[in-house]
Amino acid sequence: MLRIAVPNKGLLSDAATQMLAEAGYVTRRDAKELIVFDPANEVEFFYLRPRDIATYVGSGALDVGITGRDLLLDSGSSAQEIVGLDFGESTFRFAGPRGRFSTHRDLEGVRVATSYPGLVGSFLAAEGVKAEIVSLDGAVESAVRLGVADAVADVVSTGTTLRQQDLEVFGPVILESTAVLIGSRAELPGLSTFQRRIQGVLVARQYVLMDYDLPVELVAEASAITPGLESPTVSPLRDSGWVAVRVMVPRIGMNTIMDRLYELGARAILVSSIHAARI
Ligand SMILES: Nc1ncnc2c1ncn2[C@@H]1O[C@H](COP(=O)(O)OP(=O)(O)OP(=O)(O)O)[C@@H](O)[C@H]1O
Ligand SMILES: O=P(O)(O)OC[C@H]1O[C@H](OP(=O)(O)OP(=O)(O)O)[C@H](O)[C@@H]1O
Ligand SMILES: [Mg+2]
Repeated sequence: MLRIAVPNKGLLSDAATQMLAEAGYVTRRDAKELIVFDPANEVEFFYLRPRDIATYVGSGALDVGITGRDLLLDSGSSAQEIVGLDFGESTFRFAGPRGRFSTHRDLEGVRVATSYPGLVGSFLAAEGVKAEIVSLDGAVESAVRLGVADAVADVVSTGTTLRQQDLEVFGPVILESTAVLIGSRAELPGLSTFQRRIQGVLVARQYVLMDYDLPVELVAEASAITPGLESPTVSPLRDSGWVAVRVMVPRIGMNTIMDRLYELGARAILVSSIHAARI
């Protein structure tokens, strides 16, 4: 029985639950449910705070989990990233009053507020910058105005929160984060099936199925435009001068691919969504 940690609240929670549902697993019926048993798939889901998930997985109490890369690194847990999940993207940055700081080296000797003290501490240590870290639970952007810190280090998404507090980012990007699947031990019963299912959801979201008809002499040129994952399926049509091609293409850029195929001579170019996949 694979034991899986899932965010119970916050930004990653809905997207993680949605991904599990698309992978064919039982998900919780209401937000108060903390443990969900899925006997048919031989997995058990533990809905936990995203910040705690790396700790549970790193300690071996749970086998795998979904959390943010920033939360994993901040925790100092020994859990390892298995695969990025394409949601919960954010950037982790330093910010301070306009014009006050230009590089992270200017943080020497000043107070930096953050709710990610592990992540910020190891970044500054690696850079040889000695700053005082002020550890807060959230809303860290207010720390400068309220005088408990000179700068902040926090998740930046749209930048609205920083602008509202008259703060600007400075210094290097500390981390590009995304939701990740994490694990501790390499070989576990059921882990490869779970990973394949998650991978299947990612593929179904990232790729579409493209069908088109093509004069037979253009197959090589069209295959260069749509090489597919292994190789395109090319089937004969009743008119022997034409073939039908079926191939997976990345969802992003599919319209450019359709334009190029049409210009090459392909016709009846159709795109369909993939509902599920095992690659
Ligand atoms: N706009 C955003 N604000 C905060 N976190 C974000 C944002 N976009 C993506 N994330 C990611 O979501 C994760 C944080 O989720 P979490 O639920 O802990 O945050 P939260 O909503 O701030 O929760 P809380 O404030 O209750 O601690 C991190 O991995 C973070 O990178
Ligand atoms: O760049 P933005 O789009 O403005 O988003 C970033 C802000 O959103 C998050 O705060 P959240 O709402 O999670 O509150 P918190 O600070 O209490 O965690 C994050 O901690 C930043 O404060
Ligand atoms: Mg937050």
